[in-house]
Amino acid sequence: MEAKRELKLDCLEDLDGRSKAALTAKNRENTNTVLRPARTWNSSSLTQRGDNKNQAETSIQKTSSFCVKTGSPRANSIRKTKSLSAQFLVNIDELINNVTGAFDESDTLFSTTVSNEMGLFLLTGSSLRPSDEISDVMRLQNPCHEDGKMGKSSPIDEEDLNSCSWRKIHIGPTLPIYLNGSYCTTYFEDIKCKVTVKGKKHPIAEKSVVDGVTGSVSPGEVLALMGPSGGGKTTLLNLLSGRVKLNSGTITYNQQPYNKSLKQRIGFVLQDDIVFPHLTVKEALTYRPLLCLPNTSTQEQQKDRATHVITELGLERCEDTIIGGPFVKGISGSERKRLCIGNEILINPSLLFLDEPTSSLDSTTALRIVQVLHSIAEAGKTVVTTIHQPSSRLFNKFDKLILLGKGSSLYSGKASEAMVYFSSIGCSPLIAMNPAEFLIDLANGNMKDKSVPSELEDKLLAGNQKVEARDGRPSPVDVQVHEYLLRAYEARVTNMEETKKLLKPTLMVKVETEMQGWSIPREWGSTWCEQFSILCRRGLKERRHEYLSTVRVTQVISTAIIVGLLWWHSDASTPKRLQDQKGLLFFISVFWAFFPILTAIFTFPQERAMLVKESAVDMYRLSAYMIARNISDLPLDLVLPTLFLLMVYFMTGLKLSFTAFSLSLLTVFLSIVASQGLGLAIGASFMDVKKATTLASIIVMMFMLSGRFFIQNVPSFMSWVRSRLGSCESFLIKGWRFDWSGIDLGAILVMIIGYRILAYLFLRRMKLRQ
Ligand SMILES: Nc1ncnc2c1ncn2[C@@H]1O[C@H](COP(=O)(O)OP(=O)(O)OP(=O)(O)O)[C@@H](O)[C@H]1O
Repeated sequence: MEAKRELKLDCLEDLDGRSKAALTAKNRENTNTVLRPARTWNSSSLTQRGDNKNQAETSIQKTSSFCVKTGSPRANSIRKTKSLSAQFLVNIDELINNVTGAFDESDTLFSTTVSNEMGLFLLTGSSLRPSDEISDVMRLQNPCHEDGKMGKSSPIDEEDLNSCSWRKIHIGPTLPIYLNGSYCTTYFEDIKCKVTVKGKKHPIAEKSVVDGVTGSVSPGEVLALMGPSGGGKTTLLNLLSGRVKLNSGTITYNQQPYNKSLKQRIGFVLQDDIVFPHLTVKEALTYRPLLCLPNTSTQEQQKDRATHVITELGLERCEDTIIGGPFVKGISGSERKRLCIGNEILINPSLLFLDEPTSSLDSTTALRIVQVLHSIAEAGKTVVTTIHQPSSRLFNKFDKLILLGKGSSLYSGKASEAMVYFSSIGCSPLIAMNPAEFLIDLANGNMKDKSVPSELEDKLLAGNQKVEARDGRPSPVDVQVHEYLLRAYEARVTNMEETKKLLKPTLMVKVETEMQGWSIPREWGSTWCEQFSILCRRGLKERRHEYLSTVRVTQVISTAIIVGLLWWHSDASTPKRLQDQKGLLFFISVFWAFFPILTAIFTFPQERAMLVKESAVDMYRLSAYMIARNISDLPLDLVLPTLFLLMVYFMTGLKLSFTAFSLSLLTVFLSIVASQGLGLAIGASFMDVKKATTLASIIVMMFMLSGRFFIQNVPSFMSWVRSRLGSCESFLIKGWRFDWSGIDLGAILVMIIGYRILAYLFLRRMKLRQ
């Protein structure tokens, strides 16, 4: 049926030089609406002074127009001619929202091809799906691709994706989360984050890392945080995900502030994500759902889910390969990134945050990763990702964009409109350029090969400053450019009141219906016993390689051989020989005290990152982790000492009786477990390997010296320090009676449990939420 809609597009120009375009629609039913070029408007004309004399005088005529056609060609056009020096600003959001209101989305055709190279903006054809937002339809195909071609994004995208093995992600439904950022308007306050830095001149100075950022992202959307290095992307991501506390401003998730029940609905993929290097891909992906998913699903279902995600992410080929790390060769970088994303998908988060998921990947692989993110968003999740410098193909895949420069927002809105916005404030590329590169240049204050708004140019000329790129250091030009972009953005935002009014009710309606069941109290995915059992199994698998590594086994066996040979068939027949045997027993007890302390010290500092990450999403209780960590280590702790003692005991000719051997093994074993507890407590108290090692060496030395081997007559004021461990050796020597008292046993048991309780308390005190 032919359209009966009548759209009016009026252009109003106020005295500020701002234009407002208003569209009104009549007869919204059964309408075919086409927006296509009809009239020409000259938006900019400027003189560019550049180093290149051929470009010294560049006159850019930007021509853009659109008319709205409804059924029979009937259109009004927008016309705007303005010198850039007067900051021509098209309020894109207002325009789009008015258009959104005007169109019946069910059968609207909207044309959007934009050409920018010659300053020509054209809007031509792509069809609107019923559910498409007008903004999606208006997605401006990148005007200046890397290859310099104009128009719709390359079909290579599709080819690439078709050629790759993965399919669309099928993820279960979750509660949709609408994330509202804030800005200093009536709705929102500024998001601000300051850090304290120690400088030479000013001992403690405050540095603003994120300053007044606004934005919103909804389920189904992918929001990209872009900006130069140090621009504040990661900090903003951490703020949005609740991992870092705000200094001021508000962030609401479905109109509610961050709360504990949100933790389990948020997935976070770090830039260098932490994974257990000795687990295989399949093992890593199996433990996560077992720990996190609710008890309502069976273990089989959870395992199936892991298998499913492996298939979806194209990880089948490496599912039995160990992940690897700096010293262990494992899966590739891309596989690792996909594994980390899969790890988060498995718990079916409503909100997924990713810190530079495409860094150090080639453009095709990066595109695949972004396609995966799109699939996740299409499944109703909200995806927020930082991205450093995406290719133009990648850039076109994002729904929303926040461009950060020195922590401030220079653009926030639909990614497809970023180029139009910057063009509207007088900043356009003068040569074919990847839009992401262009935006990063702007955020860095680099105006080379870009048109300079006359207002900015005047300022630069007044300050006798040339527009040229500086390497790294902020120059006066960078500062001026940053200031200009900041003010232009603020001016844009203050003009967005209408847009916000349009957006707010939509969110409110959705939120009201979805919020039922939102504030469910925190629930653990699995019971304490299940957590304990899963963590035990995971710990055993992860650490068996470390405990039974060739280096360790070689170290223990060679020490045993050396000791065995030195004390070969020793006896206690004379006082001198007895002294030798005492020396042997002293060495065994010191060796098996030092060794476990020094290895246990590394445990928590090394696992801290993983512990923080997993605690941040309440994956398990700390008590379950702590007990599992100790219990799963026990069998591994027994292997090497048993081997050592078997060799040394018989080589050195100690008392040949089963009881004596068993008791000596028990003594060594208890001493190892107690020493480990001490190491764990020291490690947990400092969380710093250097400091912990220093303290450990002092404590071990104290125990060693007080062990009655080196000194028998300790001054009375130091007698408290004397360890009773030194008395434990007598049962091992032929002819000596077993003199272990209950106090000795009690003391060692107190140490075993006490040190561990201390370690647990230190861990609890540690800030697991960054
Ligand atoms: N805790 C902190 N203490 C001191 N400075 C900090 C702290 N956190 C962030 N910064 C500083 O804030 C700025 C922004 O850091 P952030 O990591 O957010 O940047 P980024 O955009 O993610 O950078 P990159 O792309 O290089 O990862 C940097 O200059 C950084 O040095």
